Amino acid sequence: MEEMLASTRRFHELPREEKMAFYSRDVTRPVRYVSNGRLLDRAAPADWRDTLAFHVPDGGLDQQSVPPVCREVATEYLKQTLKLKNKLAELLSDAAGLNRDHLSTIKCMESQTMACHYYPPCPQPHLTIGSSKHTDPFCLTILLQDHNQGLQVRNHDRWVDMPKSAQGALVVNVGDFLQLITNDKFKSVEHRVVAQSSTTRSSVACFFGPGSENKYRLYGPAKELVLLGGDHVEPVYREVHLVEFLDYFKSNGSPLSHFKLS
Ligand SMILES: O=C(O)CCC(=O)C(=O)O
Ligand SMILES: [Fe+2]
Repeated sequence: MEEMLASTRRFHELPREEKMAFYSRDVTRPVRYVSNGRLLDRAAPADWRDTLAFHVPDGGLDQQSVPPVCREVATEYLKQTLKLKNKLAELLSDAAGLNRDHLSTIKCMESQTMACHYYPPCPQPHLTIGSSKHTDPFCLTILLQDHNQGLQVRNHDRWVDMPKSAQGALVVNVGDFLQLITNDKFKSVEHRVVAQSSTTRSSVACFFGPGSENKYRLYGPAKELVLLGGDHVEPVYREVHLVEFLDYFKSNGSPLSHFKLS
């Protein structure tokens, strides 16, 4: 984990020309470097951060497309987080009152995207934000942070600082799509990263959602949760596929209220 953070830093601290070989705003590219990635998506403040993003295709990443400074570590880290995700899928299925294999059977966490973020010191942190407020749209996020603070979560109408991560600790976030599948049993949480004047912060977020072969598959609240034991619980959301869900997210932020059944 320390090595993953160190190689994230190593990439972002390369000379500009070397990083620019990976620069692209084309979200279909498996490996791309971008500055202020959400700038064109919606009317939000510019994010004071750079990101190296990996979208692992079905057949796995082509090693040659990964920057040499982080090739070995990133490949291993992707493998380990995939294993952890499989374990978490079992635990979360169980905790939601579903069969242990439910979330893996419905294939809602098969795709893996990794964002290696770098937040440089900001001369006027009160005028901007490291990462603007959002909920993660997929099912699950596994987040690794260095020892610099900045991440905040929304608790009612207050922003609360996440305590510094203990060494070796990961933060696991429920995303909007999992909230929909669990019919609000699990809640996605709004979060943001504040800009800092003197520290450089690195973090690595791995996101899991339905894979490309299931991007048009309809997902809705798990039937087992809305008809549990004969006690009828109303489904909160209508069925939706990932493409429609993400389209809404890109222009408007969290899609949950939009897909609510009235
Ligand atoms: O940098 C962080 O700690 C959070 C990043 C984040 O929220 C995201 O990539 O969705
Ligand atoms: Fe996030």
